[in-house]
Amino acid sequence: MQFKGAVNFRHDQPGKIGILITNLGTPDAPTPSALRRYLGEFLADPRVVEVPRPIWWLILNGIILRIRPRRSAEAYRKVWQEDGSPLLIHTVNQCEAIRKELQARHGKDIVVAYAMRYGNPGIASALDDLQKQGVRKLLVLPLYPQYSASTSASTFDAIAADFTQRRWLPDFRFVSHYHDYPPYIEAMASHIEAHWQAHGRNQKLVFSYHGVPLKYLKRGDPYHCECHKTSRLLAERLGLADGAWITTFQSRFGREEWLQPYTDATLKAMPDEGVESVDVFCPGFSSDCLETIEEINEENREYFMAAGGKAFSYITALNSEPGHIQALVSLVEDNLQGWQMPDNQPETLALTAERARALGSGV
Ligand SMILES: C=CC1=C(C)c2cc3[nH]c(cc4nc(cc5[nH]c(cc1n2)c(C)c5CCC(=O)O)C(CCC(=O)O)=C4C)c(C)c3C=C
Ligand SMILES: [Fe+2]
Ligand SMILES: [Fe+2]
Repeated sequence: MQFKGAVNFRHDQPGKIGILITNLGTPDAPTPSALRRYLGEFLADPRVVEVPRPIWWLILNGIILRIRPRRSAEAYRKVWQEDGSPLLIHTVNQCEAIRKELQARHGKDIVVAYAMRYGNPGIASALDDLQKQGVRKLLVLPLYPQYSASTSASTFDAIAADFTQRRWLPDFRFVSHYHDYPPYIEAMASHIEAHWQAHGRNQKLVFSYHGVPLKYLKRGDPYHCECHKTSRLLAERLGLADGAWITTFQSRFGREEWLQPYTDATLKAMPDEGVESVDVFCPGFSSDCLETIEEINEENREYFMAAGGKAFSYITALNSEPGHIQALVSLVEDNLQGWQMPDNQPETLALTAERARALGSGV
């Protein structure tokens, strides 16, 4: 076994700090074949679907990958932009804005890159690139505010799997969640208030989060609790009365029970219960993507209006807005505590001559 290594590394260069921002990933194109590749990788992850492997392999390859890619490609076509998938575009923009701010504060030797857990650009190629740039201290920030084994732990697995192939591991830190981080709560609250200023305010505010199977909560996943805590902190910060807001879960997949209440069923029932106008915000999505643009702002809007609703206002994700970027930069800085910034680092020992001697050659 040959481990991956930087063969011609230099001992006398101070290591850089690398920040790797990750998100879920998205297909390369809104086509059935690209969806088959993307869903094939995503849904084969045992962190995402906790069904015994041989049974799941048969269901995934025999049924799901024959039907779902075509249906999902249609949905992706509705949200696809000239430069590609919204999730990827927002992640690139967030990465650039975070890099700009961090380099302005700490100098050019802080390296910021992005990667997707599934699809492209992948985690292995981003880590190769960071290693080539001399990163010796690595902070990974998955853009999942609430921890779930299906997202945060899956990202950790991918990093750890890559590390098993590498010779020289960096110092390593991992942000597993930030669901109650005050600057993140503040950024969302200010964003919602700005939306109300511009578009007016409706009767009820729905906080809709991506769901997970109920059995994950029963097996000890803290995701459900973290979503509720984010909502409570937001409601407190916004001064909302009980009954003026609700937490719901969207994006159900398959037949088993997922976290309740479901966003679609809740919105369908609201007009009969006297709620005729809603604002909907998705605090778990750091970027707008298929699940917010198509599922919430199109599909669920239609359900609500068809059930007798009079007004449905979707509040966009934080995307690259300055308050979000400032919150993420603070989160990164808090997690870098104790690591010397590259511009403050003493030179490492100049071992070049000794290394040359050990190799039995000139420098
Ligand atoms: C099969 C089970 C799924 C689990 C569990 C799950 C958890 C989960 N997902 C997100 C965030 C996103 N999911 C997105 C798309 C998406 N999710 C699933 C399935 C599960 N997700 C599927 C099959 C898909 C693909 C679309 C489809 O075919 O319906 C996205 C959007 C990606 C994009 O390209 O825009 C995001 C983001 C979280 C946060 C989460 C658990 C907490
Ligand atoms: Fe999902
Ligand atoms: Fe969906």
